[in-house]
Amino acid sequence: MGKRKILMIGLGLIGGSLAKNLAQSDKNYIIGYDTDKKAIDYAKMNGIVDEVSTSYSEAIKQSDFVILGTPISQTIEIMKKIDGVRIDHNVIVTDVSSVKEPIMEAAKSLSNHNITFVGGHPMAGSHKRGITAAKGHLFENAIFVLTPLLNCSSKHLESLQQLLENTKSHFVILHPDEHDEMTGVVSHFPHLIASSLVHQAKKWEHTHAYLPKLAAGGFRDITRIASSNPVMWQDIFYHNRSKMSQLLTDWIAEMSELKRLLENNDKNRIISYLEQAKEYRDGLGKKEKGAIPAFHDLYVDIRDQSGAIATVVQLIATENISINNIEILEIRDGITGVLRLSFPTKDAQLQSYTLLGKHGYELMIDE
Ligand SMILES: NC(=O)C1=CN([C@@H]2O[C@H](COP(=O)(O)OP(=O)(O)OC[C@H]3O[C@@H](n4cnc5c(N)ncnc54)[C@H](O)[C@@H]3O)[C@@H](O)[C@H]2O)C=CC1
Ligand SMILES: O=C(O)C(=O)Cc1ccc(O)cc1
Repeated sequence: MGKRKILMIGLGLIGGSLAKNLAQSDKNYIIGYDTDKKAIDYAKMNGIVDEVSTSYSEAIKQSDFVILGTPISQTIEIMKKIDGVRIDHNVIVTDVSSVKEPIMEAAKSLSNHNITFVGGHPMAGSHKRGITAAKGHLFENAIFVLTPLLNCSSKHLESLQQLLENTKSHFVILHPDEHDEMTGVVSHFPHLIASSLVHQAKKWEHTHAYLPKLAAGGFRDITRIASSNPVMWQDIFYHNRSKMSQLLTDWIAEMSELKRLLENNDKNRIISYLEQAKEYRDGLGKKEKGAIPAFHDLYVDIRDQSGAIATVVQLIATENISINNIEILEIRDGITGVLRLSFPTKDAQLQSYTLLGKHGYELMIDE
């Protein structure tokens, strides 16, 4: 059997990561296209693509799959353009856009019978952009949403899932409207709030020059996502604008109510508001099969001295325990910092707890 020919249009953070992942299999032959010559050169030089193309309309004619790794607005334009290409065999086309309704509306208007469009959204990323930040393992354990059209055959859906199998992500099939509502709540809207919190702090810095020095772990945690790619997020907000607008209306109403509770010192209701939030937040990640993958975290107190993190990681590595994620929560000169280690299983978490405990580390498991 010949290789699967995949045309990757848009070789940025997400397209580049997918291409890197697909390039790991010798069943795949990848053709890359990007309007940015630097991205193309990088992909070719690093063996992320087998071939580069200067015309996606030509390249699609010899492809079995097309993956659109472009920003949402460009993806819609490219979908319209490839619709007009004369193709003599079936091509499965998918995308990676963070908003699905406008993409699936464009998909419904496709008239080319040789194109099967299945919407896609790998739900992992980073605050960086571009192919230089791409990672082949980016989607491991992440949710990969697929939004097929109602008339999509199971055969085509399965071939796409087979193609993406090596990403080791978990496929979830959703209706585009439901997808946009949920990602609106847990991804897009929080992004807007994170940016607005940063703006609030920035304004206060005019009168309190020392303020950034006080920006502790909490502020950093809640505003981490405000460091992401602004052009991409504007595109996401625009394409999910009706849901964003509704979420803003609800948020403003809730903030007004909170303001009232504060001004009236309604102690019990404020405690109960905070308690309910804590309970829900603590429960996130505990469900084995949810939209948010479960992680088993271990917090390790470390001293701010060179090599402290390496020693912890080295100890765990010698026992062959795998770690999903490592995050430094707080570290300042001469003051104890905290390392958050996330493990894929409860066993790995407990094994590491025992191991590091024996070496005298102060540890905490947050249940
Ligand atoms: N960054 C993230 O964390 C995530 C992003 N996404 C989605 O992935 C898509 C891409 O985002 P990133 O990879 O982060 O952006 P990026 O900026 O890293 O990559 C976009 C790439 O598309 C190329 N491009 C732009 N217009 C093009 C055109 N007309 N033809 C060909 N190539 C073109 C750019 O040159 C760039 O290489 C977006 O739709 C975004 O919603 C999905 C999941 C996570
Ligand atoms: O955790 C987040 O929200 C991220 O920053 C990564 C991200 C960004 C955009 C997506 O569509 C999906 C994931």
